Amino acid sequence: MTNNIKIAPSILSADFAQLGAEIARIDAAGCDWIHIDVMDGHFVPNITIGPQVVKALRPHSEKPFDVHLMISPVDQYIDAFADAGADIISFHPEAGPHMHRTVQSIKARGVGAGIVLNPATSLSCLDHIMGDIDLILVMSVNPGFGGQKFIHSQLEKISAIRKMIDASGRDIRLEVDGGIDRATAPLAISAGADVLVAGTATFTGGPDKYAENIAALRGQ
Ligand SMILES: O=C(CO)[C@@H](O)[C@H](O)COP(=O)(O)O
Ligand SMILES: [Fe+2]
Repeated sequence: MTNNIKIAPSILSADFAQLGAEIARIDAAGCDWIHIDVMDGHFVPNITIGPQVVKALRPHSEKPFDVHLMISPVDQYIDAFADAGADIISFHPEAGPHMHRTVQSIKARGVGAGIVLNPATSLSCLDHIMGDIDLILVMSVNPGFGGQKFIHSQLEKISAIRKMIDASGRDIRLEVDGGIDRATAPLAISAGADVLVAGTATFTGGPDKYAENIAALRGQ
């Protein structure tokens, strides 16, 4: 039996020389979503992939593409990522001046909209947007790189957001991203997370281990 926890491997830790095959492998290994980290070398100190690569990857899995934008500005790229096949697009409030407008642009494309909170970002930015969003993503590392250590102070933030979501009565997913492994996954779940992003912990050990790694993160 599966629980309600969704596992979203971050392809940042996949073999970039064979990304399509890697996506097919994590799909077959039982992941729920596919987390795609988009970095621009400006909002964060790393550069990854753009909408053309997302489009090329789309035929390799039918599972939801969970696109995490670490770019600034954001608005002029929403259509390109929606066209490329994103199912959820999340962005950081610090990346642009009009958070509500960006959410509306994402929703207008029939795509789920998510807000990403950096470790030091205040919860107050969620106050007037809870009625419009589908997902809140808590960064448990500073954005930019895979393989960093989980920042434990974020557990308190996850618990506070869980209360806000339950009080809202809306169906908002609470995702945690960064340093999730077999030790930290249960902590994030206990605090109220229901989607776990995991790059290093999914891809460690090579393709033969993907299914075991994903099941372990789910707590099975
Ligand atoms: O958004 C990011 C980093 O900015 C993440 O999605 C990481 O790629 C997760 O990697 P691990 O910490 O699981 O290795
Ligand atoms: Fe991410």
